[in-house]
Amino acid sequence: MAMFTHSDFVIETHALSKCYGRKLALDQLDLAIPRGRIHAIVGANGAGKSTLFRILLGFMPPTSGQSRILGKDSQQLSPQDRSRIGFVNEEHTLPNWMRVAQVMAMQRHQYGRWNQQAFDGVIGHYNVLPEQKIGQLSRGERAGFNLALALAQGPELLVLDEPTLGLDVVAKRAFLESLLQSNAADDCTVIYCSHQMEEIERVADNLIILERGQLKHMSAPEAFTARVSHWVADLPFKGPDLRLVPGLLETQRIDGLQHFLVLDQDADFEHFLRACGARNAQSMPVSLDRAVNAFLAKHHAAPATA
Ligand SMILES: Nc1ncnc2c1ncn2[C@@H]1O[C@H](COP(=O)(O)OP(=O)(O)OP(=O)(O)O)[C@@H](O)[C@H]1O
Repeated sequence: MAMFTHSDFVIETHALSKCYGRKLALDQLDLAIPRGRIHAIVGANGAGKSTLFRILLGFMPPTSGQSRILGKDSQQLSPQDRSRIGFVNEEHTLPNWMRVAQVMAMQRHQYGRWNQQAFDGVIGHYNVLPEQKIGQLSRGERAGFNLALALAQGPELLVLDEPTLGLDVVAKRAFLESLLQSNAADDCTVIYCSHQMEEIERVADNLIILERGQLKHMSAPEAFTARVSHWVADLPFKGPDLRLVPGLLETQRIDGLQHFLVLDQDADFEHFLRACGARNAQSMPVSLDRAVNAFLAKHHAAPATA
């Protein structure tokens, strides 16, 4: 992997906006994703993830702002630039009437860096026969076939739009395993969007949170989890006015104890709870799933400002 004189960022956007009529899907987005490793993009439904991918890959122009992928303007990608990028989306769009062997032969012919071993390694996890038509494959088999094609391309960058949607547990595991192997072996940067936090926890090195077309957070997943803490308090009385609870994401009363999920609070939060009348208070770790979902839900519920 020498020879690269271009930017160390595989993705760069500057003030990138996209409006669909009155709908603002990307809002002045500034995002820079460094080369290497596995990056997960998360966000509520409609946060702009697929829109971002469509613009990055040059399928659609932005309303304003710029986006670059592998150092090239997204709107001016040459066939050679495209051959350096693998893309797998949930729609798994391939011609239904073609046979597996025919699609594979076509791709092998098209990509100079075709890696048959990578293809065989992934497709071996699925019960796909060369003579089967694409239209006959199950959803999971199609996802596996698409990933096999994308990895065999030997891409520098692999972009995955919810690729494991609808896969069974075994197929999902096989899919993630293939991803990890290719990322480790070929130094391929992977950008992955998903709603499945347990997957992200397993494979992602970097967590990117999008909300209403804006970047809200980017760090290692553990660093995000560390921003959220779960406090349990024994509050015999009514407890604090919720509007006054610092960093509140979520609260619940369970079995007479009040639970708080809070953002960016340190040990002073215990003092706050005690000042509110808590007899006992204890903080506990949270999972990534819990932390991200509470963060997204909090803002999800907020009324739209646009
Ligand atoms: N072709 C379109 N025409 C009009 N509005 C659109 C179009 N495509 C997307 N949108 C709107 O733009 C916003 C962003 O959509 P996008 O598909 O990028 O979100 P997403 O983060 O991928 O969501 P999900 O997690 O549900 O797949 C949504 O509010 C959606 O309704």
